[in-house]
Amino acid sequence: MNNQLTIAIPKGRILTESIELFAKIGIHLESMLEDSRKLIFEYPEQNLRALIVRATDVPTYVEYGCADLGIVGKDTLLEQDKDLYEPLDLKFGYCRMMVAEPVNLAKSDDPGRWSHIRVATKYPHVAEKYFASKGVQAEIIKLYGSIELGPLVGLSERIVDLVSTGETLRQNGLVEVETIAEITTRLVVNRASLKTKHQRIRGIIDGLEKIIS
Ligand SMILES: Nc1ncnc2c1ncn2[C@@H]1O[C@H](COP(=O)(O)OP(=O)(O)OP(=O)(O)O)[C@@H](O)[C@H]1O
Ligand SMILES: O=P(O)(O)OC[C@H]1O[C@H](OP(=O)(O)OP(=O)(O)O)[C@H](O)[C@@H]1O
Repeated sequence: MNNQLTIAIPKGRILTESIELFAKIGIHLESMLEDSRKLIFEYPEQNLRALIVRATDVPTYVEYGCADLGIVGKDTLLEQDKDLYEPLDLKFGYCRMMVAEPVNLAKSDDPGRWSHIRVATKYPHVAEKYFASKGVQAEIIKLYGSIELGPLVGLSERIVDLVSTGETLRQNGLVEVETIAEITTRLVVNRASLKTKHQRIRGIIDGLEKIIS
């Protein structure tokens, strides 16, 4: 039984695709999609269990070894910079991390001339690093959601946020001005588990790699 695997799966928008992907390599976690308040799903016949966690908490469970494997967005990995093995780009959950600002400001704005700016974001570390690399002094204001509201109420001139369809920006009179990173979902692995459960984890990585390539 000590070869049992624990997988951390994020609730939210990448839940269903994660479960569909695992099903393709014979790991069946479909009962996680049933309406339930359960947080641990046991699959003794598959010698594994799955935890349902907040997307932003996946790296923590994997880093501490509470989960051997996790599924998580690259945005979260960039922000948290945890010591995890990241063997695979799962090629779904595609979006972009962008700097955006109001249409009117963009008309006369030149990102090459930014010196002191104020930015609202859910990704303060990524934003800080990005602006520092451009030599721009940025005051970063951390928000937890509805980031697009920031410039509309004068909290900040600009935001750093994820853009997928662009609909949220459009409906709020904002436009993209710079791309920070292309984002997809990743498989992450606890470094100790990679050694102690090597064969099983390698089998999963290889299986997933074949499916997505
Ligand atoms: N349009 C999008 N907006 C946000 N995330 C997206 C989008 N498209 C794909 N993603 C990916 O989905 C992941 C999970 O997003 P989701 O909205 O479910 O959780 P979250 O609200 O960011 O996390 P938490 O609830 O832990 O704060 C993101 O980290 C990102 O990698
Ligand atoms: O380009 P779009 O397809 O419109 O998607 C982008 C929006 O989706 C995310 O927000 P989410 O729905 O996760 O809500 P949040 O504001 O609570 O983060 C993201 O933060 C943007 O606001």
